[in-house]
Amino acid sequence: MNVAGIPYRTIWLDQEDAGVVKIIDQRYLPHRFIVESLSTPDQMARAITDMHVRGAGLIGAAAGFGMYLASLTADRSSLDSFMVDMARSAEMLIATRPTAVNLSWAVQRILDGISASGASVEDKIAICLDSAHAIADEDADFCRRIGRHGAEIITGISNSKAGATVNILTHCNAGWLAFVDYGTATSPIYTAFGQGIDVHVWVDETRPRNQGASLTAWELQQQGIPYTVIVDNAGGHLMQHGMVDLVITGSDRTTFTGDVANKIGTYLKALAARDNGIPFYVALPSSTFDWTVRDGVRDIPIEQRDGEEVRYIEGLAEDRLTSVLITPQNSPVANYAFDVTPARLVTGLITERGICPASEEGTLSLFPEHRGTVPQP
Ligand SMILES: CSC[C@@H](O)[C@@H](O)C(=O)COP(=O)(O)O
Repeated sequence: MNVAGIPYRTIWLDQEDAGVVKIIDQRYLPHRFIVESLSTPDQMARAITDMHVRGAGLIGAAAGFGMYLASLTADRSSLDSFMVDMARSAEMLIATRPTAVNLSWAVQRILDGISASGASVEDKIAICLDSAHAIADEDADFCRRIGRHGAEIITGISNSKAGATVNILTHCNAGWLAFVDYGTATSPIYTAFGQGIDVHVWVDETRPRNQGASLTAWELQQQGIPYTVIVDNAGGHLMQHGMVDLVITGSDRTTFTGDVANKIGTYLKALAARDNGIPFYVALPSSTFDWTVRDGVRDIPIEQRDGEEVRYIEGLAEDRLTSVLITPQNSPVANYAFDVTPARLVTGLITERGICPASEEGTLSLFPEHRGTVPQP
């Protein structure tokens, strides 16, 4: 997407130095636009853990490039020692964040690639780079397709309102900053807006890290899309008063049965949407499906992050990025980063292949290659 008229992806290989991966350091947005250079797998792991890069699709792509950086620094004395180092880096990268399945999916894809082929260390390094690029390109392409499919839902609502503004509520940031390009929840909005549909977005601020207030709001502002930031608890009130036509969120892991893990608070929005008869869609690329988990509430691991994210709130004060304590000193806090919305509350899943019901039959009808391998009840 464009930033001040210049096209950017969220991650890319430095054109002058093939040993350097560039990222937009999202900790500084919306106040500063800072590009960071990474040249080791440890730096990439730190960038994922500390959320310089975040969002399910982007941390998958980042893990892919992290594996490429690992291949450059791995022991080259023999194929065996190279693979031992690669397995160690894979483990380190996968451990950075547990809920988004895209991360382990990307790492495993690269490990499988270099296990299956590459006669020399140089061949295997080339496979790592090609795979990292393929994961990133595929992510951007799938998000673009999600936009096309999801825009049909927005167009349908616009038609039913005789062209009046379609009000869409979203939670956290499932925009292009959470992916390589376009995003998932925002991609249909970008497409519909580009087609001339009158849209307005309610942006949940999304405590504790406020990815809605800082990142989604910034993205929408850059693209000129009308939006309003709301506190996390406002959505139910807006829904009761007919001010929300549609909810679209992203996902960090979706079971093949349609349960959706996403940023903490998503479940409450889905409950409010159901109570008010408002469609609740989840947009995700196929890399976000977990084809091994049947019961998301029981079996999806939920990341718990540092309590300082709850105790403090970050922002700009007198042109300086500042962190402010909002609880009593050392207050006990809990920081669950994600929750799971059961399939029964999800109207549909918007994927790169189209829209399906959030159910085992729905996902398997769009992705029939997984029939026969998913666990039985
Ligand atoms: C990538 S879209 C789905 C999610 O990743 C997004 O909504 C979200 O929860 C991001 O979480 P984050 O903790 O910022 O990585």
